[in-house]
This record gives sequence, structure tokens and C-alpha cells, in this order.
Amino acid sequence: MTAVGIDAVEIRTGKLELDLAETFAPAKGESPEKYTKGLGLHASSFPDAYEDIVTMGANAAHRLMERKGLEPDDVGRIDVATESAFDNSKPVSTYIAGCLEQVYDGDFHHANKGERKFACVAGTQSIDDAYNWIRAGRHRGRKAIVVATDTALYARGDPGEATQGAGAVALLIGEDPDLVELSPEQGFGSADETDFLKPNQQFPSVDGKRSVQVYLARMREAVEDFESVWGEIEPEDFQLVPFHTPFPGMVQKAALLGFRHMTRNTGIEEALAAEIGRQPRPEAFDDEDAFRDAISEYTDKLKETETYAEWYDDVIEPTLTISRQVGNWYTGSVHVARISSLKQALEAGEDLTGKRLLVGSYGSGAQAEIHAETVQPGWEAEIAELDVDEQLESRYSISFEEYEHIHDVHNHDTDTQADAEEFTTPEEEFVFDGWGRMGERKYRYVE
Ligand SMILES: CC(=O)CC(=O)SCCNC(=O)CCNC(=O)[C@H](O)C(C)(C)COP(=O)(O)OP(=O)(O)OC[C@H]1O[C@@H](n2cnc3c(N)ncnc32)[C@H](O)[C@@H]1OP(=O)(O)O
Repeated sequence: MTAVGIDAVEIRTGKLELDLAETFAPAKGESPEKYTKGLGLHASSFPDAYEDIVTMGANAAHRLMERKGLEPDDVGRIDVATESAFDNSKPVSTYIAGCLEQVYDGDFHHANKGERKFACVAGTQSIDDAYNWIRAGRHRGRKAIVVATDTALYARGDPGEATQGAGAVALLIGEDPDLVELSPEQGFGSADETDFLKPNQQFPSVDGKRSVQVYLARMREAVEDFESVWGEIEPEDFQLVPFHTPFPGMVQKAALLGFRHMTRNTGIEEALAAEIGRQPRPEAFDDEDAFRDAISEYTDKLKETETYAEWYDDVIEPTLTISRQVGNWYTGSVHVARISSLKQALEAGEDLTGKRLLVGSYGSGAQAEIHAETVQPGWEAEIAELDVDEQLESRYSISFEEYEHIHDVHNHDTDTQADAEEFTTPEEEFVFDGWGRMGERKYRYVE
């Protein structure tokens, strides 16, 4: 069976940076450590006044096409995953295709375009759609572009304000991929939940504490479902484990539970037994509360072991580096985690070819998905092409007052974007260019 997977990726961050410890925490009267240690975040990315989900997505897709030498005819599908759409009918993918058509001779008239919605898991679902389209033999040798793009803003004063972010990831899906092959095996954990939603409103209604518990519960179900088709997973099976990362502290919680699950009935559990005992089993307890207390106590001890710390440093920490600097990109977040982990491996000189990633996606509402990826021989060349560091370093650092301004600029109710103050100067990129006669957003390419 021909391998199908991710051939290439590109990333586009919003051009503004809010320092959470130095700028946001003092303005909020909070300790900087809540951000840097508690949530694990140092900064958030925000779009400048001329940026939005379309420009970030189109700029990422443009660089992807240029780098891979693609013309519009080579692309049979453009799917956009977003939680930040500004139109209930016209998909963002048509806007992005329209932008790209400004800079290419050809067009995307024969490409299937769509928009996927299921909170943050929609990016992974769009990759699934592309995978299935190729596997079904309907692609006519063409590739799919998936764009995960979001401006993850919360209402001012909402606890989620600490975890905001904005950026896009563009992924090229095709046969014989250069980056990773996707496993046909998948696991799902899906339930009707009311943890985070946007009922016809821009900013989310969110029950933050509950959303953390729902994330963990659905992720656990997805792991169990994945194991039912893949077989039991053990820590040494996977070199890196990128998770959906609303903030790194969330991943710390998920990783600890994941490690506990993966080590049950393994030599690792046995080796740790002398130090912290064996994992409590429910059948050994008369009531559920006693079991919960015992497993919670075991988990606390597990977290403090050297075995866990080493696994975490090797397998999880590399996935969080970019997230710490950009915040939550919703649909793009798990794909940022994958990029971060491969970039760290490249910089450490690791040979990942043939090694496996276990990828955990999550969307509120709620659904988790787990699948495996096998790293392909072309991965080093692909990751070496990324300009993530340059983008992060060149962001304009905003003051708290400038943050208040830019939050208003991107608030759909304030209608101030068209003539808002800009902090950076666009160059060789798509920019927002005001509204048309039917309320559509317009874009142009700046040389
Ligand atoms: C949105 C998605 O993308 C989908 C999902 O993944 S849902 C799961 C994640 N949910 C979200 O991201 C929702 C949006 N975020 C939020 O609502 C909030 O940011 C939040 C609920 C996550 C946290 O809100 P909060 O109540 O203001 O923070 P709080 O719980 O007090 O502090 C956060 C952490 O920092 C720690 N902390 C606080 N002050 C600290 C300090 N001075 N030093 C060290 N740590 C500190 C806290 O102990 C806490 O850690 P634990 O969870 O391990 O206890």
C-alpha cells in the first residue's frame, strides 16, 4: 500500500507578541509564575491590524506551494479548519484560494474546497479527509492542502485570556510523503460535552476547569480505542508524543496519565515498584473513592520519579517549545506541537527516520483522536526549510495598552479593523484590504 501522509508543513505566526510574564501578568496584578510555571506559557502571538485567519493561512499556504514547486493544478483539495470563521456560509478556503490566485497564473477551479468545524480537532479531521480522498483514489495524482488557522481570542477578563494566540499551519498531504506517514489505525473518544463553545458569538463561553477534565477523559477513551486496533502501546514504541496544546500545563497533565497508562503491566512498572509500589488496580478496592485516592497518590509519586522525568524530557518537552512562545492556535495547535518536536530533534542531531510519533488531537465539545505517524527519510530537509525562529524573533512586542487596542481591532463587534493602527509593515504577503459591497472581506498581495 502506497504511503500517505504529510509531505510538508509551513507555519505562520501572527506578527505581534505579548509577553505574559513581563507585560500581561503585572497589568492583571498576577504572579508571572502563574504563566511561566503554572500554564507553561511565556508569550502569545497576535495578528497585526492587517492580518487575520485568511492572511495567515494564505501566507502559510503560499510559502508551502513555493517551497514544494507547486502550481494550482497540482492541488486537488483545499480544506480549512478554523474556530474563528467570520462567515456562516462562504468557507475560508475560498478566500485563501482567491488570495493564492492573485500570485499564480493558474487557478483552483477544479479543487474541492471546504471548511471543517469541530473545535481544535478539526485540523486533524481535515487531514483525515485528505487521507481518505487519496486512499479512495479520487485525487488524480494531486495533493491536498490543509490549513489550520485561528485567532484564538477570549473575552477580556475571561480566565482563557491567558492562553490566547494566533497563527496558521499549512500542511501538504500526499502519497510518498517526505515528512510522516499516517497510520490507518485511529482511536476516538467522543461525547456531547458543554465545556467550550461559541453559540453564534466570536468569543468562547468556556468552563475552563471542566474543559481540562473533559480533555483528559476524552483523550483516555481515544487511547483505549486506538489500542483496540493497534495493540497495547508502551513508552518505547514512540519517540515523540505531540498533543493538542492549549497551554503546556495541560499537556503535562495528559502526559502523566498517558505514561501511567502505558507503563501498566510493563517492566517499567515492575522496575518502579520498589520505589513507589505497583499501580493500584480497581478490583483491589471495595469502593471507588478509595481506589481514586490510591491511584491519585500513586500518580503523584510517579511524577517525581527519575524514570518519568527522563521520559517526559525526551518525548514531551520537545513538543512544547513553540507553544510556550505563541499560545493556543486552536486547530493548528497539535500541528505546531509536531513541528516543534521534529525541529528539536533536528537541532539535537537525532536520526528519526523510521521512528514513530503518537499524536493526540483534541477538540472541545468534545472529541479526542489518536493515531501514529512514521517519520520519513525526507524529514530533516523539510524541517530545515522552516523559518519559525525568524518569524518568532521578528514579532513586534506590544505593551498592555497596545494589546487592548489590538484585541478591540480583532473584535468583530467593534468594526475598527479597516483603519486601525498597524505596528509592523507588510512585505511580500497577503493583507486584509477592507470590506466589499456584500460585506465580504477583501485581500491583496503586498510586494
Ligand atoms: C480551548 C482548547 O484549545 C480546547 C482545550 O484544550 S480545553 C482544555 C484546556 N482549556 C482551556 O484552554 C480553556 C481556556 N483556559 C482557561 O479557561 C484558563 O486559562 C484555565 C482554566 C486553564 C486556567 O485558569 P485560571 O483559573 O486562571 O488558572 P489557575 O488554575 O488558577 O492557574 C493555572 C495553573 O497555574 C498554577 N499557578 C497559579 N499561580 C501560580 C504561581 N504563582 N506559580 C506556579 N504555578 C501557579 C495553578 O496551580 C494551576 O496549575 P494546576 O492546574 O496544575 O493546579
